Amino acid sequence: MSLSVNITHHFDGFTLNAAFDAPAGVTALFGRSGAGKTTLVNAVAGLLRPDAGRITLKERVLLDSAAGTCLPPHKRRLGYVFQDARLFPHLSVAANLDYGTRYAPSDASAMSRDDIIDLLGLAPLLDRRPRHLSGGETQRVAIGRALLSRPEMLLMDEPLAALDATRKADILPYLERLKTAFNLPILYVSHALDEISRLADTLVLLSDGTVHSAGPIRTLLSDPALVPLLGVREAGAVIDAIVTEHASDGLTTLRIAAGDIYLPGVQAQVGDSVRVRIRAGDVIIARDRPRGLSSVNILPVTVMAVQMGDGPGAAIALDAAGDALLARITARSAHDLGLRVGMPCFAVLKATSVAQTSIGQHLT
Ligand SMILES: Nc1ncnc2c1ncn2[C@@H]1O[C@H](COP(=O)(O)OP(=O)(O)OP(=O)(O)O)[C@@H](O)[C@H]1O
Repeated sequence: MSLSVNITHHFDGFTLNAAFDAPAGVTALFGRSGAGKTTLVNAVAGLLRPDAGRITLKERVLLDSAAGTCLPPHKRRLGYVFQDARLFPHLSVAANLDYGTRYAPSDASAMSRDDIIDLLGLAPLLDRRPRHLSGGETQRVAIGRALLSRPEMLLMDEPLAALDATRKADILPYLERLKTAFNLPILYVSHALDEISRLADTLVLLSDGTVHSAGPIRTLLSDPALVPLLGVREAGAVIDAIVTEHASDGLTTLRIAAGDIYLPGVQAQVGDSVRVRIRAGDVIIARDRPRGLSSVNILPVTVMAVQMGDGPGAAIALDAAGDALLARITARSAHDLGLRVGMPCFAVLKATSVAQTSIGQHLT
C-alpha cells in the first residue's frame, strides 16, 4: 500500500473523519464542494495538523498523533501541485524547476531532470518567466517542479480546475503519461468526473467529511447506487477498448468485449488501448434489438441491477460481455420495460455524445 490515512479533524461546523488506502497508481479523491477533500490532502501534505490520526506512506510514518509524530511537509517526500500553480514570478521556468530540487534526497531516482522536462514538454519554456506561460504550461511547470523534489507520491489538488476545456484537453495526455512513466503513486483531488474517469485507478468518494465508498474506479463508476453521489448528469461507466480502424467518414472502430463500437474523432492510433467513459444518460435500453435506428452502437447486455431514484429517474447496471455499463432512464421506462436482474436486452449508445475528453490513452 502506498498511502494509508486514518484521521479526524474538527473545524467549527465541520468534522472530517476519514480513512482510506491509496494503492499504486492514481487515487482520486472525489466529493462535492465542502466534502473535505482539501482538508484531507492538506493533512497528508503536512500543511494541516489533524486533531488525531495516523498517516503512513510506504510504511513510513508521516503522522501518528498517539506517538506525537508529525513530520513537517519538507520531510514527507511528497510533491504537491495546487490549483493555482504558485510558481515564483521573478524566476525563469528553469529556475522554478530547480527550486523543486531543494529538498530532494541525493539517493538515486528513476526520474532524471531531462526525463521530467521531456515528459512534460518543458524544453521550449525553460527561459520564460511564468507570466509568459499559458495556464496549461504553467501547470506543467508546477508538476515538473513537484517531480523534481523526487517525491514518493504526488498530491494534486484540482490541478486543472483553473483551466478552460481546451487547455484541460491539452494537459490530460501529459498526466496520463506521467501516471505510467515514473510509476509514481498520485493522490488526485477533483470534482470533475471526466478527469477522474480518465486518470484514476482507485476512487475515494468523500461525503460530508467521511469516506462514503472507496475501491477500483471501474467498480464504483458502474455502481447504480452511487449515481446520486457522483451526479446524475455526469455518472457513467468506463470501459477499455482497442482502436481497430479509422474510417474515412471520421468514425473510429473500437473493439470492446461485447463487439465493436463506433465513435467520432478518436485521437489514438490503430492498435492503441483507450479508456472510454460512457455517461449513463447517453445509454438507452431496448428489450429487442432495435431496427431502423440512427445509432450504430447497439450492444447485447444483461441487466445486473435496477436502482430506482428518489425522483423520476432510475439507474440500471448492465453487463456487456464482462464490461460494466450504466444507463440512466426514467423510472417509468424501467417499469414499462419490465427490467429485472438477469434480463437480456440491448444497450444503445449515441456515438456523438461521447465527448472527446471522455476518451483517454490507457497506458497501463
Ligand atoms: N481553516 C478552516 N477553518 C474553518 N473551516 C474550514 C477551514 N478549512 C476548511 N474548512 C471547512 O471545512 C469543510 C471542508 O472544506 P474543504 O476545503 O476540505 O472541502 P473541499 O471538498 O476541498 O471543497 P472544494 O471542492 O470546494 O475545494 C468546509 O465546510 C470548509 O468551510
